[in-house]
Amino acid sequence: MTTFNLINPAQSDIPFSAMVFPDGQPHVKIDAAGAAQTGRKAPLRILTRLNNANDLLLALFVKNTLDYMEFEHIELHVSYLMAARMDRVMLDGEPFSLKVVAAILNGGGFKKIKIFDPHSEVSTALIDRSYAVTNHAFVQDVLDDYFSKHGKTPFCLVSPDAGALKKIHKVAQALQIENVVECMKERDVKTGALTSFKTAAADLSGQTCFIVDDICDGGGTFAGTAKLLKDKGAATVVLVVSHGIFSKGTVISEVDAIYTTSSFRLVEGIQCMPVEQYLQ
Ligand SMILES: O=P(O)(O)OC[C@H]1O[C@H](OP(=O)(O)OP(=O)(O)O)[C@H](O)[C@@H]1O
Repeated sequence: MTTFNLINPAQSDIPFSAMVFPDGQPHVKIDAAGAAQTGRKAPLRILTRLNNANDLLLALFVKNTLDYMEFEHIELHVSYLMAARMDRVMLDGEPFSLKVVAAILNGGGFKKIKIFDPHSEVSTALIDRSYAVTNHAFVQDVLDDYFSKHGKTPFCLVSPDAGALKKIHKVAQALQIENVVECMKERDVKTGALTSFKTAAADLSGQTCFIVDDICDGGGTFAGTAKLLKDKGAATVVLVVSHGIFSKGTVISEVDAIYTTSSFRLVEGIQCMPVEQYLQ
């Protein structure tokens, strides 16, 4: 499939330049001669991060330009979806942000929208013709990489909270892993404070625990979960998150190693897999 690559413009099959006007408006210029090499009926995908409002607008401006050029089958492949966590009204006086973003994307008229490991099923419920791309291949790559470097040890997959619980058994089944540990946490949506870390797991002595979740922001979820696992005897805790924001850095208490992808940004100092390989 032809890729219009907004994540890595140098690797784009159709050359373009993107810029921001002095008033803050994003803009794109597609190389017409380069675009002429691509058949108008062949499927084409716009590959992008949607980290903020300008990313969203730029993707829609590219779609509009390609519509004028009469490309017929245009998909949107999203490595990171802004507002995916705001999948409900958390508190009176706050927006249902994901619903707004979904309405904007629905106006784009894409043939299909693929989203890499969205926070919840609300994303694909609200966005027309959208599909979630699972984290299964990413988690498999992490396990392969970790065990090739450290040797095979007894291990388990860990879900840190209710949101992750829905996905952990699917990835375990897909990768034929039997050992799954379920943990819980509570977040006060008024303050963001995290409390009540708990698990029913009894003894994790000697285990390498892979905490699998969609996103790491401040890291509090994972520091709390890692402490719980270590208190139960875990030998090593590895964090595996599809989307690495790391707003408080990549040093997380009691977490021994971190894997992520470049879905939100390239993260230095930890294992950061190129997201393109998971969004084909
Ligand atoms: O790195 P942190 O700052 O701790 O944030 C990361 C956590 O936040 C999200 O869940 P959230 O707490 O929003 O809960 P939810 O699954 O109930 O939406 C996400 O799925 C992680 O579990």
